[in-house]
Amino acid sequence: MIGFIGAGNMAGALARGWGEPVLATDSGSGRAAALVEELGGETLGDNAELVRRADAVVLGHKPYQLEQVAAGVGDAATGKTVISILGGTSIAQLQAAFPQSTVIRAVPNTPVALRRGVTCIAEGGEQAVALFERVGSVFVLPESQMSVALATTSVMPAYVALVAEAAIDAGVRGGLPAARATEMFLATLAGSAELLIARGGDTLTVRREVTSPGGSTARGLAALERNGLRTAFDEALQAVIGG
Ligand SMILES: NC(=O)C1=CN([C@@H]2O[C@H](COP(=O)(O)OP(=O)(O)OC[C@H]3O[C@@H](n4cnc5c(N)ncnc54)[C@H](OP(=O)(O)O)[C@@H]3O)[C@@H](O)[C@H]2O)C=CC1
Ligand SMILES: O=C(O)[C@@H]1CCC=N1
Repeated sequence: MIGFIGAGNMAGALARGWGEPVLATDSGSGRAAALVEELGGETLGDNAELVRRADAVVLGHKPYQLEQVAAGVGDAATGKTVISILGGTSIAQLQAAFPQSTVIRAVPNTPVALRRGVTCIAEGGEQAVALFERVGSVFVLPESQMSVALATTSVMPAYVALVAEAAIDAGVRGGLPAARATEMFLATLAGSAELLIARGGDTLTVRREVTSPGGSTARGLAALERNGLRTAFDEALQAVIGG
C-alpha cells in the first residue's frame, strides 16, 4: 500500500486518483481518517509506523515540515522509496532528510483526482513514472526546471479558476444569468482546450481562425493585451519561483 504522510488537498487528490486503499497520517485534523473511510486502508498515529508498513511513501505535508517529519520517521525510512510532492524542495534537501532512502521529487496538480492531472518528475525519479501515469500525464524534467514546472502546472488549476470567475463575472455584468454563464464558459473552456490540443498547440492558428479582421475578437484580444494579460502571467511565474 502507498503511505501518505499528510492527507490534505494534494495527497487526497492523488489517493483518490489512484483509487486504492491507503495508509495515512495527519497532524490531528481527522483528514487521514476521512480518506481511509473513503478508500479503505488504515490511519496510523505515527509516521514511523506508516513508513515501516508502506510499500512507498508520499510526503504530503507542507515543505517547512520536512525536517520535523524526517526526524520523527528516523531509521524506519532505511531502504524505502520516498516520493516528495513538496513545492520548492530540492532532491538534495530530501536526500539530506532521508539519507538511507531512495528519494523522488514530483510536482503533481489537483486534477490527478480525476486522472486528468499533470505530474512533473525530476530526472532520477523515472521509477515513479508508471505510478503517476495512472492519474494523468507525466513529464520527466531536469531538476533545474522543477520550480518553473510547478509555476506552470501545479498552480494552474487555481489560475484557471480565477480566469473562469473573471470571465463569468464579465458575462454576468453583460446580462447573462450566473448559472447559465458558468455552464457556457466551462463548456467553452473544455472545448477550446481540446481544440488547442487537436491543433498541436498552435495557438496562433486557433486565434486566427476566430479573429475576423476588424471584428469583435480582434477588439477583445486588444483589450486583454492592453490590460496586461501577458505581463500578469509573467509576473505570476516570477512571484511563484521567487518564493
Ligand atoms: N495543493 C496543491 O495543488 C499542491 C500542493 N503541493 C504540495 O503538497 C503539499 C501539501 O499541500 P496541500 O495538500 O495543499 O496542504 P494541506 O494543508 O491541504 O495538507 C497538508 C497535510 O499535511 C498534514 N501534516 C502536517 N504535519 C504533519 C505531520 N507531522 N505528520 C503527518 N501529517 C502532517 C496535515 O495534517 P492536518 O490535516 O491535520 O492539518 C494535512 O493533512 C505541500 O508541500 C505543497 O507544496 C504540490 C503541488 C500542488
Ligand atoms: O500553493 C502552494 O504552495 C502549493 C504548491 C503548488 C500548488 N500549491
